[in-house]
Amino acid sequence: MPSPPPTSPAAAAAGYFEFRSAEHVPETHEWPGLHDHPSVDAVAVAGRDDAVPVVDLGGGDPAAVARALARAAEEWGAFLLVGHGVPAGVAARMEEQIARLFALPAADKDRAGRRPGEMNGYGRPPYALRFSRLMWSEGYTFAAATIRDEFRRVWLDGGDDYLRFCEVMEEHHREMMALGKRLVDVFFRALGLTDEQIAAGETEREIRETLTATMHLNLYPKCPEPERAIGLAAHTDSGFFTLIMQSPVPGLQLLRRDPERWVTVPAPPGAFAVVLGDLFQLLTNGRFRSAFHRAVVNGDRDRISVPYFLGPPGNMEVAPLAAAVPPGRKPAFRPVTWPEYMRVKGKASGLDASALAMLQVPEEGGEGGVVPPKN
Ligand SMILES: C=C1C[C@]23C[C@@]1(O)CC[C@H]2[C@@]12CCC[C@@](C)(C(=O)O1)[C@H]2[C@@H]3C(=O)O
Ligand SMILES: O=C(O)CCC(=O)C(=O)O
Ligand SMILES: [Fe+2]
Repeated sequence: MPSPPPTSPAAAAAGYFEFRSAEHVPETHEWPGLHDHPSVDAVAVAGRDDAVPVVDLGGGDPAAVARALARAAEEWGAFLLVGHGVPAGVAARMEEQIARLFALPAADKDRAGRRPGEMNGYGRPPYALRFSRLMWSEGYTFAAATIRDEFRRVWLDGGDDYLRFCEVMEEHHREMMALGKRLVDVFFRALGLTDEQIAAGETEREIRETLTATMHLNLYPKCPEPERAIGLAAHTDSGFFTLIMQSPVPGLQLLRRDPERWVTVPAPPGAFAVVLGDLFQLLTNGRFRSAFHRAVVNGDRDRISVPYFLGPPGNMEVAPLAAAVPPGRKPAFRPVTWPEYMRVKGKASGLDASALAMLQVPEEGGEGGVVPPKN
């Protein structure tokens, strides 16, 4: 079946076409193997707990919150975050502005098309280049620190539409950065650090205070044949952790094992999904794990998601925290910067090997064994 024609040169380079007029999923966007593992709802049934953990930051006993977080981070590498105090209006304003951005004429989005080797811009996320098939989504990536410069590429006149868009993105950035910093301390507590150790620890302070943020806007248009297409193919995020704002339309799925199945994360209004990344697994010496996840599409409704990727600055060497390494043992991973990790991950995907496993330091007289099997 022929694909509908791309709407512009950058759209063609990005692999996009006019989703709105598609009556079928064309071959270019059809993914084999999507149903190799069943998709299940997030519920606990006899003998199997598929209920995605919920962490409530609001007002409970801090030790109990830290315990809930530790369990979620160890067993799932992901959870739903509630009681975070971010006003509901932020998500509503984000949805409105993102829908407006993606509804702009292709020529406006074209100007911001991501060029090869660049991180920022409109287009396919970096890992998409590994696949021969295209995903059922439009995306826009930008460093949260450069919102005003970035979006002058789209709105050349810098007028009211541009200003309103930037204000809303900046509001989200402020809220997410403050929440991310709070959450970092709860993660430290979940690792067993006391409040005094968290306050006095130089590495802990550096991690919290130098956090960098990248935002990625995803639009998953409703799809005429949702079971044949994928919104975002399965992957792990590479940074520390990702705060995901999502429309009240489920789509995010987490891979669970024994038996392998995709658990659909609920999307209650106001909750953020949190997904741990590879560098957090390394930082916690393998105790907290990154989550293999994907986004499926919906037959009736568009879905928007905004992952807010938190990680170290590019020049920071990330190494296992002393608090996470058992007494008398050596760290399980060698130190690595985020850009270096991305290069290792790029090579590892070519070799069909796990990037984290390539950074593992073999235990004296043992084999390590903190990296789960490659997905
Ligand atoms: C900070 C980043 C995380 C990310 C790579 C990026 O530089 C910007 C886009 C992010 C994203 C979004 C879609 C999935 C993903 C794997 C990708 O290719 O681009 C993630 C990257 C990541 O977490 O490694
Ligand atoms: O859409 C989602 O819920 C997940 C998005 C995601 O995983 C990503 O952009 O890295
Ligand atoms: Fe992701």
